[in-house]
Amino acid sequence: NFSSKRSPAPLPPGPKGLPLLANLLDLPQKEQWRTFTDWGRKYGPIVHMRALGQSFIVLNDVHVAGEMLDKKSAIYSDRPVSIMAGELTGWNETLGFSRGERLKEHRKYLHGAIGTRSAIEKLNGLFETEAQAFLKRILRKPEAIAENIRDTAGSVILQVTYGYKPKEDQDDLVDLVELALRQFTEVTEPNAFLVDLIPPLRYVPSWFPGAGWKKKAEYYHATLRKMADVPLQFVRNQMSEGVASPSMVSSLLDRSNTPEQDCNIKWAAASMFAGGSDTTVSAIHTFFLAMTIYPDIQRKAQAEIDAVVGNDRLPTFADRAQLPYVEAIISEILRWGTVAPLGVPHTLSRDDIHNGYFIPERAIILTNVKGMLHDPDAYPDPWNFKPERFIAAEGRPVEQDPRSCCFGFGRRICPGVNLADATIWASVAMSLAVFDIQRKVVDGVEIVPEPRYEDSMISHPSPFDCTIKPRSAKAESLILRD
Ligand code: HEM
Repeated sequence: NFSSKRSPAPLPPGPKGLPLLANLLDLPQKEQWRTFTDWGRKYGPIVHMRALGQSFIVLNDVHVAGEMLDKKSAIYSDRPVSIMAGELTGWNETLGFSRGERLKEHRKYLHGAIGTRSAIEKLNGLFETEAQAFLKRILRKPEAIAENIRDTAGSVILQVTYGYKPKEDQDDLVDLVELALRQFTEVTEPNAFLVDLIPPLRYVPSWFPGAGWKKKAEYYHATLRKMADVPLQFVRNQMSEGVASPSMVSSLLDRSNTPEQDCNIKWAAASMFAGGSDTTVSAIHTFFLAMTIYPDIQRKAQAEIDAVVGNDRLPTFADRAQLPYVEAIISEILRWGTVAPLGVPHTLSRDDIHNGYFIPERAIILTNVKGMLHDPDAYPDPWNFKPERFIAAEGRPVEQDPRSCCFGFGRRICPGVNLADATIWASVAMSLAVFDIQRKVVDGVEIVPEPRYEDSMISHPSPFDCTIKPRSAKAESLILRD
């Protein structure tokens, strides 16, 4: 909180709202990015709003977001206090919520494991093997795309982090981490829990009538602790038997670690799955949606792969540089499908003045990433899936790489960018090489799915129908080859 006397400059413009509840009633409940885009048109790229004494800053322009969150990242990289998800459910322990020294320590561990090109290149074989396992899963159960994508992304992350290879059909650890993530999604829904708006409610005991949310928090906290403890114990057991596969955790666990370091390793590792599974899943799911809606784009990509790779083998990372159209499809997936429509909120650790506006300390900064990536000035015809945007052609500039905002900003930028990129590339290139993704036909009529997305922090395509078949008998034999 601050008084207007203290403000050395005016607050950015924004909706006025009612005097007593301030802007609480203006705070949209659904698809917030749409309202934020409207505010951007009305008030400009930096919008201020106040609800129950809390300042919110909404950024609608990628350049302005970069000027603030990247260039001044020393002050714009803190996270807002989160009571339900962070404090009561325990997610404060994970990297995404960490602050200060612990944040540095966590990021250092992830950087070592997945942050550099050489670390990722060492894992290329794993990505290729897992992508082929993905093809097998789809061949076996083409109707279960979402589940197959989820199993694949989960398997990649658990192997990289813990050297743990999940069992094919049902795996207790995968079930556990996915349960924790579903609970996380629930507690981070916009305004899901009143306690985040009225913090003193946190002191209400859980037996108190109406305090069911508190029991829920205790139960979810227990799930989260298990999600961090169980795989760590797995690695310790493997190490003591001398059979541990190389992984982020096995390379960090060391007898000379302090208990605090061990605790940081445990939570940094748990953050890998938390940050990396749902996001990658959404992007790969968008690929199947886009290919169902846009068959011509699919054929063009397949022609590129056939010309470079031929039909006698699957594509590998060694082919990547020769496949620019596939590359453009990946950029377009990240733009059109916007995995995290509002990114992850930042807050600033001290007052700032930006472009003549006062930005108060602890204001919650929301980046309207979906709006930025569908701005018709930056991306003409923004709702159409057009990989060509990212390919140089005469008379038309290449449009801005969506990675300028879709992985976040400044010191908080996604530490999993390279892992995400490799997992998505392998799934996309290999699927295009061997499958035709087609529209479902009902009574002789092709059903074209609507590109609709679920409304949550990590946004997934809503369920849609498609048919997936091997392109040829030869393609099928490539999928099944050991
Ligand atoms: C398409 C895939 C992905 C997208 C779109 C994505 C996007 C993001 C975004 C927007 C943020 C917030 C950045 C900010 O606050 O400015 C973030 C943070 C994070 N991501 Fe990703 N991510 C993806 C994949 C991954 C993967 C594969 C991993 C790890 C294995 C990962 C781990 C994390 C972690 C741990 C954070 C928290 C960082 C922090 O708070 O300092 N992400 N990601």
